[in-house]
Amino acid sequence: MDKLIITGNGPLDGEVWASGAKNSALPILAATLLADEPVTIGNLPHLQDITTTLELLGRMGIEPVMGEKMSIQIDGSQVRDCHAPYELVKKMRASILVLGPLLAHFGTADVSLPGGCAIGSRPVDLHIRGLEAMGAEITVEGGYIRARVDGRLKGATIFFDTVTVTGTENLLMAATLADGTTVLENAAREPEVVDLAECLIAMGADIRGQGTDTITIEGVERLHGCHYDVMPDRIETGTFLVAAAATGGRVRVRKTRADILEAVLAKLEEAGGTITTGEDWIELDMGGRRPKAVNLRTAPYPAFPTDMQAQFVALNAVAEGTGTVVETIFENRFMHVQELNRMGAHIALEGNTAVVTGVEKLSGAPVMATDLRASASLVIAAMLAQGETMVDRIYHIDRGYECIEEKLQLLGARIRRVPG
Ligand SMILES: CC(=O)N[C@H]1[C@@H](OP(=O)(O)OP(=O)(O)OC[C@H]2O[C@@H](n3ccc(=O)[nH]c3=O)[C@H](O)[C@@H]2O)O[C@H](CO)[C@@H](O)[C@@H]1O
Ligand SMILES: C=C(OP(=O)(O)O)C(=O)O
Repeated sequence: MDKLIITGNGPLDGEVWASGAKNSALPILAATLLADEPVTIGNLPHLQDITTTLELLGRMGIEPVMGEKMSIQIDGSQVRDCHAPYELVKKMRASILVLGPLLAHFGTADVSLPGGCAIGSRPVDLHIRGLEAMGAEITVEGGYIRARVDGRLKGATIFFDTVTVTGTENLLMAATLADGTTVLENAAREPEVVDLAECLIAMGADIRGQGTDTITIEGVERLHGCHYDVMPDRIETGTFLVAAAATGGRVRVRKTRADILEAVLAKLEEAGGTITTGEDWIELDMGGRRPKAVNLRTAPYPAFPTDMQAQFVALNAVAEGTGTVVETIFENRFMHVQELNRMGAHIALEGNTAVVTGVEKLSGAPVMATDLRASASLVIAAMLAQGETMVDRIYHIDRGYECIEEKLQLLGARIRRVPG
């Protein structure tokens, strides 16, 4: 198992670029299953989750064709087996995203039920209930969701009890090939849902209201091929900016978008960062200052994203003052806290709230990554710490951060990967 060895090296300084968004690329790759012609997806990030998705599509009979500049052509008409096996779903929960497209296009899908994971129980009941409302017959047996529909799915009005990102995406994809109109109420407004909808529209889908909490889809006969470039990763962008703020540095992130990071940028300004933005870049300059602690509460977009919570806990850990961080999306997303405390942080956990009292310095220690963003918070903490930190189980970070050590080295971090 690879490890990262990091030695605190003062403020980060320099330029880096944002890769394509993992959480947009994954549903868009699943969406290619809806078309009966090849679809080319560009700006794909080089990540373990993308490799897992391509393996999953390969098991279904698809032979992806690699193109230039991280693009891949996928021909949904090659599907021979509508099956997502446990050994791949357990590696990547987002495999559930093939359920809606397979059912809508081929009338059948057997997808392993994802279990819980380190950050929470993460059920998929709303995905299943939505597809049932559209006429699917679904049973859960032997750990698999077995879904069938006679003919086409039927348009329906679906109200989500809870805002769910992949739930919205699964039903949005399924509805594109359904008979009639589907209305998704209390839908997720995340930019990645919008990116998926734009890709589906480029494939010939009829969708309105993406980016609002009511999405209306008129089913069409078929979807065709297209070329679509995945949007930049707002969470990767935010992670570099937090690393700059926490180390007192100055970092410009290129090939990104400021308009989808408003809640995060507001908190970084509150922490004392000077933010400037251009058409496709964001710069944070901390001017060597220590950050000020910030209070925050995670909630669905456009509020503060849960995927940035762990990184801000690391920032608060070395900030001036005390910051309160409330996690409202996942019931167990504070696994980084114990590891940060092992590095000398003062963080008290009370239910879904972390009270973080900033300290002047953290100290390097061996720590263990438990999930994707927890890993990012440990890497940030390690860059602030005195001495050496070894971060173990970094396969979590490789799920979501492309070339993490190369990109941080560009900013002056002392970080290296040790094969295990
Ligand atoms: C691949 C991807 O895009 N992952 C993102 C997606 O995960 P994901 O789509 O899995 O997260 P959801 O938005 O579905 O989860 C939100 C909440 O709804 C609950 N829920 C969800 C579905 C359901 O059927 N029943 C139910 O109770 C979940 O347990 C959780 O408490 O959105 C999360 C919230 O922004 C992000 O942290 C993840 O990075
Ligand atoms: C929780 C995340 O991803 P996933 O839903 O793929 O586990 C994340 O990207 O922070």
